[in-house]
Amino acid sequence: MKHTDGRIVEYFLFFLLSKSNILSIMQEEQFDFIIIGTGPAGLAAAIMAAKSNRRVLVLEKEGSLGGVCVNTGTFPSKTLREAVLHLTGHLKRKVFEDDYCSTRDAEISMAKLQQRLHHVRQEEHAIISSQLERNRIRIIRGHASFIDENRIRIEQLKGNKALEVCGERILIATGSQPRNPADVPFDHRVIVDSSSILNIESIPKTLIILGGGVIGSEYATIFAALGVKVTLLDRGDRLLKFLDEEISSHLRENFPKGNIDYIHNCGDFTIERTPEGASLRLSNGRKILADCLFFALGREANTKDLAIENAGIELNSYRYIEVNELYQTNRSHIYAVGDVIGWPSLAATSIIQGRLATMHALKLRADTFPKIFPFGIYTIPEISFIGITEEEARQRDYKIVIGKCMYHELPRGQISGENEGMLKMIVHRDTREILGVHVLGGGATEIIHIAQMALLHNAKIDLLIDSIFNYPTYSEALKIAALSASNKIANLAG
Ligand SMILES: Cc1cc2nc3c(=O)[nH]c(=O)nc-3n(C[C@H](O)[C@H](O)[C@H](O)COP(=O)(O)OP(=O)(O)OC[C@H]3O[C@@H](n4cnc5c(N)ncnc54)[C@H](O)[C@@H]3O)c2cc1C
Ligand SMILES: NC(=O)c1ccc[n+]([C@@H]2O[C@H](COP(=O)([O-])OP(=O)(O)OC[C@H]3O[C@@H](n4cnc5c(N)ncnc54)[C@H](O)[C@@H]3O)[C@@H](O)[C@H]2O)c1
Repeated sequence: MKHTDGRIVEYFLFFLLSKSNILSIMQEEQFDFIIIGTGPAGLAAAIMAAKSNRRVLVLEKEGSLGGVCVNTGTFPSKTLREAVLHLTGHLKRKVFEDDYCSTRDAEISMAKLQQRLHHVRQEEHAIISSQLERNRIRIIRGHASFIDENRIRIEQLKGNKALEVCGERILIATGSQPRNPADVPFDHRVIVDSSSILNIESIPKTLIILGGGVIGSEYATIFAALGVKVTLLDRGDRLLKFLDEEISSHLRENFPKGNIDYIHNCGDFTIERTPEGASLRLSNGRKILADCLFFALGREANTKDLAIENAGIELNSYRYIEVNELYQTNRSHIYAVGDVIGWPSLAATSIIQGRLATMHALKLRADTFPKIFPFGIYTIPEISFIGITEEEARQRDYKIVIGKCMYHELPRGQISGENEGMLKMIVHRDTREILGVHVLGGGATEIIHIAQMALLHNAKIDLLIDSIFNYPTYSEALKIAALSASNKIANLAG
């Protein structure tokens, strides 16, 4: 009797299992292109793919669309910067001395700044949703992981049942997150990273920032403009070491309100949470105390929870996805773009990578990443550059002259009260070709695009000298620097 009962149960289980298998196979949907992630890389890819009338599916694990760019990185940090400049009148102090600031500083609170962040994020979320809708792009909210090299499992949000989907081509655009080493006592209130800094309850009086990379430097200047005493530490020997050296030291000399104590070659450190805030002990015995500590030492790729091994995709030693110049992984139908593949890890470059990978995947075009592109660093003052630095040119033994324009000599700089800026142009002495342009100051991240067009077309300084620029503008700094380079070439010729 027992034996017969067991067989009945077995048959029943078999029936159930095979039925659920049939169901899941029937439910598994087929797509031409599946995109994982809705950061700038994933969104650019999705729109591109939808325009070519393919069956596109986008997967996103977070409740909010837009990735780090919209939610915790680019948008919030740049919104915070603009709000702080607006509320403190930091740049206007050169026009009205300190009057403007002293009356306004008292009104600023973290809550007020967070309100602005919330508003800008919400507006961007609405724009993204409407773009996806207009382009009839299907989106499923849930955590994606690979079952094999074509099938993806989606753990849906809000307890909805898991789904399986199948893609002929797949794009991984899962981005990155702040590195949180286990020996740092993060509580995300006092000891924070680039995401949790946005949620702190009040503006600290003192702030330690560990890491003089782009994130550390941008936030150091934003908080310094707010009147916070910032200690910025880096293990390197100079701030933002990829910058032209003169621009980097010009930034240091113009730190807002002299509120940043920059410590280079900081060596090893230990971090502790104290009853009053945070403490940082350096290996030379120095102890620094502050209300808040911001750990800004790099990011890591979001590759951990993708079950990437099921698709057989290779990672490099830093756990970023390895791709070729067409953004194909070692599985040629699976592409990866944006922060998940590492340098340069910018919203700007992620967008174009998303488009390029999609065009190749959908057999539209096979273009590669542009040879030159600008960097924009939103410190106060802002910085931007394209092409080679003076140091690089000298290392390569190029015959160069340096053309310069100081903002205090520039009509627009004088009128705007923004006179700490400079533009520096690296020019080949014999060919008069522009090899690099480096700008610190008002409009830097905008005017660099004129230089970009010039470099893309191997232009000589004469293009800038002979063109008429609006007057007074920051862009005119390009023309003045070109004239200064031309004068130096003439002097050398004798
Ligand atoms: C503080 C800060 C400031 C910055 N400022 C600038 C700037 O001024 N200019 C600039 O060009 N760049 C800036 N960046 C860099 C820029 O934000 C990133 O390079 C860009 O967001 C990367 O885009 P992405 O699409 O690769 O990834 P992300 O924007 O990180 O988006 C990835 C998306 O994938 C989703 N995802 C991850 N895993 C899964 C999964 N398993 N299933 C489903 N979905 C998943 C995530 O939820 C996320 O929505 C800044 C970054 C930071 C942190
Ligand atoms: N404006 C922009 O385009 C912008 C703004 C913010 C972030 N981003 C992107 O985000 C990425 C991450 O930025 P990030 O600032 O976190 O990283 P990063 O790699 O740029 O900087 C990390 C810094 O920490 C320092 N460092 C590393 N280990 C250290 C240690 N043990 N002790 C002391 N210092 C140490 C490094 O010397 C470096 O200067 C950047 O690569 C950038 O692409 C871009």
